[in-house]
Amino acid sequence: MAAHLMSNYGTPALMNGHHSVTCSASADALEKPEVIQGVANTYLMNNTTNENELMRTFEPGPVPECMQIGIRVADNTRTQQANLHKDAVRLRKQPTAVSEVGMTCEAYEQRLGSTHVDTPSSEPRTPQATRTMASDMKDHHQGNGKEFNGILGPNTWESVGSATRTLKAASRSNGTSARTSYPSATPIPDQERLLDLTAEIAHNISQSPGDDSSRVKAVTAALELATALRPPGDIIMGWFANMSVISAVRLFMHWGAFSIIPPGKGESIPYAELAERINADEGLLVRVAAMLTSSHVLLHLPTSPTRPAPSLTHTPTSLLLRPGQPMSAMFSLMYNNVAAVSTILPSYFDAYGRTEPRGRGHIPTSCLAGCPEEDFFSLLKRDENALRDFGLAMRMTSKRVPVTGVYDMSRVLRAAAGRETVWVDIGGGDGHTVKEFLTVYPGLKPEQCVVQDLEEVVTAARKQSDEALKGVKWVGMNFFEESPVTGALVYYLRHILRDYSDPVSVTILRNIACAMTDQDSRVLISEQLNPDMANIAEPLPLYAAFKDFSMLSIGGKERSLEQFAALADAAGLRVSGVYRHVVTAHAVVELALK
Ligand SMILES: C[S@@+](CC[C@H](N)C(=O)[O-])C[C@H]1O[C@@H](n2cnc3c(N)ncnc32)[C@H](O)[C@@H]1O
Repeated sequence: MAAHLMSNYGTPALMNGHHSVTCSASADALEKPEVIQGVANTYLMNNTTNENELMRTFEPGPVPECMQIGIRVADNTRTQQANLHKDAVRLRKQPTAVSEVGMTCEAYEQRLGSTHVDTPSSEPRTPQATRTMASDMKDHHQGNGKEFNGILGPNTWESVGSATRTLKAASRSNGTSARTSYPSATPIPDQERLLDLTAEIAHNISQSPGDDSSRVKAVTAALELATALRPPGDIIMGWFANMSVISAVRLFMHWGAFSIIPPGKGESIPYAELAERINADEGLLVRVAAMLTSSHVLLHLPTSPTRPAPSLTHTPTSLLLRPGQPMSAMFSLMYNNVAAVSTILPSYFDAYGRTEPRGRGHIPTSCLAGCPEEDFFSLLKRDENALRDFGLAMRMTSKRVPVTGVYDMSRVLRAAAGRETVWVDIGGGDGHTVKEFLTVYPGLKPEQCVVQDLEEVVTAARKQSDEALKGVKWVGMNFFEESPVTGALVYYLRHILRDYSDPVSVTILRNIACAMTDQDSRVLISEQLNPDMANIAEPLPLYAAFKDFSMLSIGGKERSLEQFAALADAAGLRVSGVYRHVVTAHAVVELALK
């Protein structure tokens, strides 16, 4: 099996885990479409990091033998290179299809009507044209944001196995069948809508240049306009362009080209010089760079009176792809876990059956790495650099998903007095979430808090000796085994269950349930809460769907309340409360002993 599925793409890794940005959960924190859409903001925030902190990019495996032969016989004459260069320059002058990477978080923000607090205004934003993911989901689970409202039941979902939800046949036709039609020819866009969108774009562009909200509105309308104007074939062609952009970015990262192009304003590098510095033929470099300039990742500068040779310069987008940038680390994670994994997904499901991964091992990522038995974190642990890169990428994503301000802590704080162990953060990493709880809620004492994680993670975290965490207990453990701390008031799981399949998640919850000694004790699952697919009329926004799909590679999934409730039930627990964030789709699902 391993040999069958193995492919050489380097150490896989996955995006996950975020924190920060708070906004009080109001009683009316709704699971509106906008709320789910807001989660998209989490991932593509353009944080930067210390430039000196070089990030290792994931190395591909050795060149397959057949390709090595190709390399030996290749005849890269200067003439060929010159022709390629000429072709590339000529092609660059022609209008090119704009890349259509479909991720505009900003559109979500706008729809949320939120003024985003975490993006520093100096941060560059990609100018890239993208496809809108905006769609209005109608989630019927608009509770009051606090109480679990008893929506579960045989009428709304079916249980398959311990915790799998399938759509009811009736629900499948809910909304989607009426909505979906497949045009056989170029659709004729609604003229009136197109003109409205055009006016909306013009209006928003005419607003003050510093007005982020208008900019986002203009982008949202422009995306809708572009989608409406494109014939279906063009949409598919756009995917091909995207694939090539991704390949070209990967090559430039691997060659170290993004860090060689000077980052200063007005600075550039001639193609010939860059080719020499990365030890590549200029003809090859020109072709790869053409993909990046066509998609506005880099900027091509032609020869001019002050510039003796055609050159390349950075854009705000390419600056984020330099080594050490969190977005660059995130690119590697996504490349390894979405792009690279996609090459084995068909054979993976042929080999294992067309079913969700069920275990910790035998997941697409571990099969790709040639170690099918391993789980994602054990693969990550093998490679210190990969582990560090994972942390770097997580730092970026952690800015937009709230830690505090979602769950109502008043009951915990009341019950905390006199209790030895109040807060156990399971898989708490370096303790950053405990730190935030301690800062925001002084009633919580460090001595009452425990951070649990894998032995090596705890050892590394202890070394950081963060003053704010003084007094906190650190416990190395394995959440697949009996919990080492019993009788705590709260067992906190932030971004843990999403990494695992239903049966594996049930094991984690069951181990916690065994450690809960009284009825006051609670499990808090702090994660994205998806709407129940059986009850929404529109598809998930593209970003939310993509997040869940990318978790498939490591055997994890994003879940709805119904799915969490099914997990809880299988573990001897029940949902006792749901606390939704007002801006994002993040929530805290509270569980108690049955
Ligand atoms: C996605 S991170 C979440 C970290 C943190 N809770 C947060 O929200 O930022 C998952 C965490 O689970 C830890 N972990 C993975 N497998 C574990 C295991 N078997 N036992 C304990 N911790 C584990 C990882 O080391 C990592 O810190």
